Amino acid sequence: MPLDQESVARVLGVEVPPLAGPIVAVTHDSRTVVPGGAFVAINGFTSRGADFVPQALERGATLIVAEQPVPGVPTAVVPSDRIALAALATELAGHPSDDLTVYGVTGTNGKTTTSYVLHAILSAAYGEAATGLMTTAEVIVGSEHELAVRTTGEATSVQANLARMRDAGVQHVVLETSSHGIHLHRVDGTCYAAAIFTNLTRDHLDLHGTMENYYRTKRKLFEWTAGPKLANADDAWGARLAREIDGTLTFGTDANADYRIEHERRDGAGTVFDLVTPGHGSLAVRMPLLGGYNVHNVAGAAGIALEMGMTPDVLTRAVLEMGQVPGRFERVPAAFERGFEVVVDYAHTDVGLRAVLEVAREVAGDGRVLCVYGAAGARDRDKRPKMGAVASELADVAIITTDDTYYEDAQDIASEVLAGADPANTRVVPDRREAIDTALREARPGDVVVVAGKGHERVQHLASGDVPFHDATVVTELLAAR
Ligand SMILES: CC(=O)N[C@H]1[C@@H](OP(=O)(O)OP(=O)(O)OC[C@H]2O[C@@H](n3ccc(=O)[nH]c3=O)[C@H](O)[C@@H]2O)O[C@H](CO)[C@@H](O)[C@@H]1O[C@H](C)C(=O)N[C@@H](C)C(=O)N[C@H](CCC(=O)O)C(=O)O
Ligand SMILES: Nc1ncnc2c1ncn2[C@@H]1O[C@H](COP(=O)(O)OP(=O)(O)OP(=O)(O)O)[C@@H](O)[C@H]1O
Repeated sequence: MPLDQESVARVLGVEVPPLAGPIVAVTHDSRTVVPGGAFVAINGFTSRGADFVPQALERGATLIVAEQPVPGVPTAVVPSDRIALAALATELAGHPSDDLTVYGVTGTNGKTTTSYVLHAILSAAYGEAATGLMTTAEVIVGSEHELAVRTTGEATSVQANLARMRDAGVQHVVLETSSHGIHLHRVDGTCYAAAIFTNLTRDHLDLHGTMENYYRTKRKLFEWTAGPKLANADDAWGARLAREIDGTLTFGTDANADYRIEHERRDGAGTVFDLVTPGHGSLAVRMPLLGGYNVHNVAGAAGIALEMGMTPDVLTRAVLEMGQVPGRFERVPAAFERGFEVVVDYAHTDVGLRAVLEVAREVAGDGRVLCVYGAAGARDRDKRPKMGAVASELADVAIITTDDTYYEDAQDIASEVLAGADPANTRVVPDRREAIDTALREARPGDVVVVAGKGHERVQHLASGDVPFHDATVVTELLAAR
């Protein structure tokens, strides 16, 4: 809904220069300004949005919003550029979350998987057409799937997607909510009906500085959510969250958890466990996903679904019938006829890598685990040697390769990973396709090959530029070529 000067001033809470006409759109990126749109010049980590004001004006911006006046240009001066961006985006979209039931999922690991499980339960309860999902892997609106750009997009894309869902008749939305999303005000203006906290482990300290800050950022989601809230009791930060935020229930194996996981066991190609609930007795849950951590992901989603009024029958059926989560312990079918498993997984921290390799070990039984992995450039260097150590500890054959390097040198990153690894079972094969091929050639029946780090992603960000790369497709191509 276009905004006149008075509405813009009300939304921003500051004086607004005269406008040539109503504001029809808002963006933080000068390259996407449309005629009659507002440009919010953000003071970024690497560049200053103010430098792009000339381009924004050239493209037809009729309002400039910034934290400092832009010389020579009438500017709405706001206390926070990112808060202003979210406020305008929410108003222009017509506050879509007011008409939706939004489920927030946060935590360091397990957000995407938990979101997919919850989306499957919501689809079973209310129908596919009435459900939506925004995650790292995909945005789903009813039956339409598209690849996602970010875990939690900018406020403009969060609000636009919510509005698109509302307009398409969606009523229930799962919104994966990253700490970046919270810290950088990408989800301001979003009204959450329920929330899940999976866990908190070391990550993103380049943004948050300390674990305490990281935790407090995630806690905001629970502070905002009036409805049911569920935290992982087996995680010290989750237990603290439950103590600190009134009305928060817990899930986990902990004896005091409100939704208690019991008798977890492997069953054929999947996992079975009992979920002891406060209101529905003990439910036998059977799921196609493998791994103890996925039991937690399913328990969190199931608990919140029950709290939100869904029935045990619907949820147990939905979990039983759910498909693979893209890039999360995703089994590549092309490997089945060779007698070994190839698993593509998004694990890109030492904690994630440990989790996936422990499951791989269990699946391999007497077979071996071969792991192809690497660390991303331009972020959290401390985790590199830790990833090396984990891979050497849990894999029989570890192959360090290139992940997204961004501006860094691939060899330098590999050396830092190798510094924590055991050279006896580790080698470096910088080219990612060649590294995967090496593992596939060495795999024998009964083995499990884990290709970790990029999961669902379809692009490799290298210093020389972006190149298309999708691990599952590459595995399939390499196997077909043999
Ligand atoms: C570290 C981080 O989050 N960075 C975000 C930050 O970038 P920045 O401050 O460096 O932006 P900048 O490059 O300095 O540019 C400043 C401003 O100038 C604008 N600009 C720039 C160029 C131009 O030609 N015209 C123009 O207007 C930019 O749009 C921006 O608004 O602000 C930008 C605009 O809001 C974001 O796009 C950008 O996300 C980058 C792309 C990113 O990679 N973020 C990742 C780390 C992230 O958010 N990840 C989390 C998931 C984490 C997880 O759970 O694993 C996520 O939710 O996806
Ligand atoms: N509950 C969990 N606890 C620990 N590790 C997990 C858990 N769930 C998943 N993992 C591991 O972390 C990886 C990422 O899982 P998932 O994508 O579900 O988490 P995420 O929080 O969405 O991560 P990201 O924000 O980086 O996408 C998985 O591939 C697995 O290796």
